[in-house]
Amino acid sequence: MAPFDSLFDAFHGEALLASPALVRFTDLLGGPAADDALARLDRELDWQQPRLRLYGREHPIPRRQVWMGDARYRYSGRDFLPTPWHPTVVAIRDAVIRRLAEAGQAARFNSVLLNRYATGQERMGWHSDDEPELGPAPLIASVSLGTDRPLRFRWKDHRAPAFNVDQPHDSLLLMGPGTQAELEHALPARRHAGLRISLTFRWIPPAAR
Ligand SMILES: O=C(O)CCC(=O)C(=O)O
Ligand SMILES: [Fe+2]
Repeated sequence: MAPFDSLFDAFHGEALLASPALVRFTDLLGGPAADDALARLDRELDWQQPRLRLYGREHPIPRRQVWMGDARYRYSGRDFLPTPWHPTVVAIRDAVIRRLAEAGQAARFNSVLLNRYATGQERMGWHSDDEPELGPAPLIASVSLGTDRPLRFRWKDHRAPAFNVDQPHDSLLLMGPGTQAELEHALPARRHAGLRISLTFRWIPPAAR
């Protein structure tokens, strides 16, 4: 996979960070298709709320999720068996691959975590997607549908202040190689927020499965 060697221009996405590359693309699917994808995923997926162990106690995660794709996945110390690909998710995956190809970035994805936030109280805590099975410098593509909820980033070495990235309906945020090693991200609670679904596409090398 070719590394990012230059910033994208406006047509190719909006560069939020140069190194590591953090790039946002808008209008991924196009109005009605994005609205339809949100409604279908909300309705047709079997959304799960697993309990995870944190500091010795079990809590249900404060959102719902579905693991999908070809690769078994380990997350917060638990093994997840993926759900088979849903046609809407395949269409979104292929739109991501097309958009990245237009921007000069070859990418492939065999696994996706879908997150569903019903209200502003539902959220995701600070983490990096740095599980060993993702490899040393993963490229993660995150698609947002529904309410715009900012993703908050902070540098692990505190070299610069934390910052928010808006994630409008039908946008794609590309977290390039190095993002997981150098930064953490979180989806903080918001006082007022409606339904949001995100899809974070990943590649898990077959050797790790
Ligand atoms: O919902 C979001 O925007 C964040 C999702 C995320 O960080 C993840 O799936 O690892
Ligand atoms: Fe993440």
